[in-house]
Amino acid sequence: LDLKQLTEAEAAQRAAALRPQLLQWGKEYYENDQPSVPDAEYDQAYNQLVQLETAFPAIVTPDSPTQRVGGQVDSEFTKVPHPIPMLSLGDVFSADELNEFVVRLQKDYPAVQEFNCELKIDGLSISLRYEQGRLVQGSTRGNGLIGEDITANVKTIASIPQRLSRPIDIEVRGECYMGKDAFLKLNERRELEGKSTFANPRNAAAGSLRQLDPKVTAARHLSTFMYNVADYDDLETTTQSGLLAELKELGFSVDPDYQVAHTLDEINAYIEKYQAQRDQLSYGIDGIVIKTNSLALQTEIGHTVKVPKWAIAYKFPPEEAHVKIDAIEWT
Ligand SMILES: NC(=O)c1cnc(OC2CCCC2)nc1N
Repeated sequence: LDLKQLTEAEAAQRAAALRPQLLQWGKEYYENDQPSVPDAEYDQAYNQLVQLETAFPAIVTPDSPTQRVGGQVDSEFTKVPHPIPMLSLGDVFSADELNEFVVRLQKDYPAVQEFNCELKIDGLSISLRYEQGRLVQGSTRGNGLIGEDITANVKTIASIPQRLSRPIDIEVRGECYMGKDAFLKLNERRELEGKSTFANPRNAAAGSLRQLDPKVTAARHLSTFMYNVADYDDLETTTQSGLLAELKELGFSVDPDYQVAHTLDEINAYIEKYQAQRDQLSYGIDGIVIKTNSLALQTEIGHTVKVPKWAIAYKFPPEEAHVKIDAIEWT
């Protein structure tokens, strides 16, 4: 988008075309968790609109999506602040990019010698707060700083312990997801009821979790895998792999497929193993997460506003593409 070539009238025209599109996509995403376009496409269009309105302030309209502070978040849910932000993950899409990330990290921090490899569960992030070992609050990630209160809903999820094995104060974070079977059965039922079906398990999980009626959530067979804590001081362990073992001891559902790796070869072997097993897993994964195993080093390395600098997500090619390619080969 070359702003310098545009007149104000042309900019206004482009902005006027982008706004309804973004409002429609935003509605799909925020109100019924069924975005019809990937986040990247939404973000690109949104950023284009921001650029146009920044370059030509006179074209801004009050109803423009850029004028909603903090994005259109559900009005029905109570807001929950995350004093310790819920970070997302930086992505890489090739072995070379992954190699660059690991080599760069070890160049900047030679002490990084051990990694924890985890499956990247394709669900949505939640945070669970416990006081003296009892579940007091559940919330969504939201924008990382402010989420939605879904306490009543998380209480209906079987894999989430109402009471921990130790009476501690702790805030645990992880992924809420819908298994492939539960997803297929839900869509079959919705078809029979003449309702719209969910495009994928992640949308189904998000739509089921952000229900105002907990009874609806209860009927959706949601699952969880927990993988992080807001404050490491709550635990004895000094490593990410140890953290997962401790979360399991506390009573949480933890994905057992994690593995410590010491070299890029071991990381790549883990990736190949689970890229091959992906279709056999009972839940959707969209990649692999590689983390610095030492919690002390994670703290030292730190994070940007949005993502940790001590972890990376290696993303698989989208499953749909995978299926289509097979179909083409067979036709
Ligand atoms: N989808 C996943 O399975 C997943 C997501 N996130 C993380 O780690 C967070 C913890 C701090 C920043 C990233 N781990 C995972 N396994």
